[in-house]
Formats: sequence, C-alpha cells, structure tokens
Amino acid sequence: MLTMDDIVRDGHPSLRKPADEVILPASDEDKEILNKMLEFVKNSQNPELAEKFGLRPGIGLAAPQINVSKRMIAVHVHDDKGNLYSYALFNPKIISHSIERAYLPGGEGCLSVDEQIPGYVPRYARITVTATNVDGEKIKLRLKGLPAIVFQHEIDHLNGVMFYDHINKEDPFAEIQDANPLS
Ligand SMILES: OCN(O)CCCc1ccccc1
Ligand code: NI
Repeated sequence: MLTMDDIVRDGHPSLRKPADEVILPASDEDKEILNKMLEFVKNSQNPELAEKFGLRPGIGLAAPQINVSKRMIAVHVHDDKGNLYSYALFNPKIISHSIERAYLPGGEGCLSVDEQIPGYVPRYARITVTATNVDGEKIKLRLKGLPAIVFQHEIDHLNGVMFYDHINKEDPFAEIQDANPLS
C-alpha cells in the first residue's frame, strides 16, 4: 500500500513537470498504480488506518505526487448533499467550465506541501470532465461544489500547477470576481 513516504514534496521536479498522456488501453502496471492511488485516498480517510500508517487525510491524489509523471488521478470525496464521488481516472480533461468561480473559504492544502499556505484559491464553479476510468470506460462528469474543486486541484497537478500558484500574492484573501465561497 502507498504511504506518506511515497509522496514527493514541494521542490521535487515531478510536481512542476507536465505529466504524459497514458497510452490506452492502460497497462496492468498503470492500472495497479491507479488502484493503489485510490486505495491510499480511501485509507487516508479511515481514522484507524490513517493513525496506524501515519497517513495525512486527503480527498484526492495525482500520479506526479508519487513521482509517476502520468496523467492519472484518484478522487474520493462527498459533496454537500452526501453524494460520494469516487474515481480512479486516466487522462482527465476539463472540456468546459462555468464563467462563475468558486473557492473554499478555508483555502486549500496539499499532501505534497507540508506547511499551511493561507489564501483563497479561485476555481471554476462548475466543470465538465472527460476521462477513461480504470476499467477502460470513457466517462463524462459534470461537477460542481467540492468535487469540482478537487478535480481542478488534481488536474492542476498533471500540469505542474500547485494550489498556491492561484493565490493572490498581494492580498491572499482579496475578493474574487464572480465567485462564491463554498459553504
Ligand atoms: O493533490 C491531492 N492533495 O494534495 C490532497 C488534498 C486535495 C485538496 C485539498 C483541498 C482542496 C482540494 C483538493
Ligand atoms: Ni495536491
């Protein structure tokens, strides 16, 4: 199983390198890696396992964070209605998005960033994502709320972008145009 020892930290070149498209159909190795990524995210949200293995809770993970420069992400998060969004995806792509933006009033964190970096991270409020799941099926997702935020955070990782790149350097908590804070 993956642990925090497998997660590279800010400053590691993999976090700033655009990741490569996964050749489909995916190899058994790539499927194994992606399944382990989703398992890590689920484990990190299990208090017993997180405690036992020293896992920092996370709602997503991108392959560059485990030093695999491939376009693979895992997400395991509930929206504000309690719907579960649990996905292990190859080559996710945002094909359209709202003009309206959204942000988490408490800011964001990252398993690859050990310190807190305060500030609003402006994201699109709604996105449409296409991808191929770990079973090889093409999927299209229309996302809003926290799931939309997480997917953007993970897809940023595939493009070498970190959450704090989006924070206003002059005033981290400056008002964001056309944006609503997620409750
Ligand atoms: O890349 C995954 N990761 O570092 C774990 C935290 C993910 C995350 C945290 C806050 C808002 C959106 C996404
Ligand atoms: Ni992250």
